[in-house]
Amino acid sequence: MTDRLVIRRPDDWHVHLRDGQMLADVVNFTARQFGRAIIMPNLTPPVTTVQMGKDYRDRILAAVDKSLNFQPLMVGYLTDNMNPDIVSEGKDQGIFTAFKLYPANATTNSSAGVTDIKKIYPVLERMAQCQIPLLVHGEVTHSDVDIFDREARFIEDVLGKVVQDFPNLKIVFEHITTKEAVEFVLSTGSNIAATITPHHLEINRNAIFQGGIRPHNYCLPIAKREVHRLALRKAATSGSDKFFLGTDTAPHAIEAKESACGCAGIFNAPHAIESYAKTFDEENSLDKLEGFASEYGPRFYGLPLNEDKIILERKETQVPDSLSLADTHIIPFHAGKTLQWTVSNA
Ligand SMILES: NC(=O)N[C@@H](CC(=O)O)C(=O)O
Ligand SMILES: [Zn+2]
Ligand SMILES: [Zn+2]
Repeated sequence: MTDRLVIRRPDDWHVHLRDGQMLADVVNFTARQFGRAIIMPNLTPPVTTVQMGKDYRDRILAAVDKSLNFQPLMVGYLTDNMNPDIVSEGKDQGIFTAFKLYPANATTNSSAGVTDIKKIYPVLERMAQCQIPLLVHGEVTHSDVDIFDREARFIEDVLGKVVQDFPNLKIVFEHITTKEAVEFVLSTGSNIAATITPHHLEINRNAIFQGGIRPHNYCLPIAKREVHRLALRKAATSGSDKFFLGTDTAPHAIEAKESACGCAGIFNAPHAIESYAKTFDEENSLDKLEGFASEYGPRFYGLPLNEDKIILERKETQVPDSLSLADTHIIPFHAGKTLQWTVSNA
């Protein structure tokens, strides 16, 4: 049995840091564990210009604990009428690492998102030329499509076509939740990859309704049936470089979650690595954790691997029931539970 693991410092390829006080409250949970993170642009207003990306990066860096060496990688938010020049400028100025497709109204702060994929074809063309990745929240939004089918339908209706029409475009299918998504990613070329969250590896849809409604297990894409969770676990721990770490840590204040219309999002940043270690341990695949957490992501993005290391030990970590922030509380993933792994710096 492995009780101690030293791995390259991981990166988080899907993070919501928010802004203002919330940013200051949450950023160091991510910066403490990860070397770099892909910063999602779904602020109000969204990050749609190079200047906004630069300013947001400055605000993040100002909020990071000075003892930490953390690099935020910025993402532009695609809208129906975005000028393709923003792609080239954002890349040339070293501001944007990727651009994000939110289908309009698919998730938190996506109302300014894309209403029809054809509207951004000129932008996708430019992205393919510039070799800058497209990150995708992959769900259709029509009210006649069941919420549990929205990811699979997105592959059929949108993503399959985009992959065909832009064969050289790098695409990350974010936070995948279905066996259909796993199969799709495996069936495509090396320019298509996916991120997998710790929570989708751990919960199925029962967790949202266990003995009553559980708003802290509600996120988008919504957790699916057990068969899908098992497919995700197999993909993540398989050693395939098409699947890598992206927590989708998505903090919302407790009052925004415990509400008549509660927000989607799970705050998993405080113990993200310990959470992934739990899954890889249960799947007898701890030897595959470093590839998933620290190697496949940077290779896909064409970035160097981190040089420094972290240590994971089989030692209990107590997750608090709730975290006090400046103005509110937040309930973390695994609240009140004990995890069997503890992370520290090498
Ligand atoms: N995952 C979520 O449930 N919520 C995210 C948005 C997203 O990643 O879709 C958020 O910004 O709160
Ligand atoms: Zn999303
Ligand atoms: Zn997200």
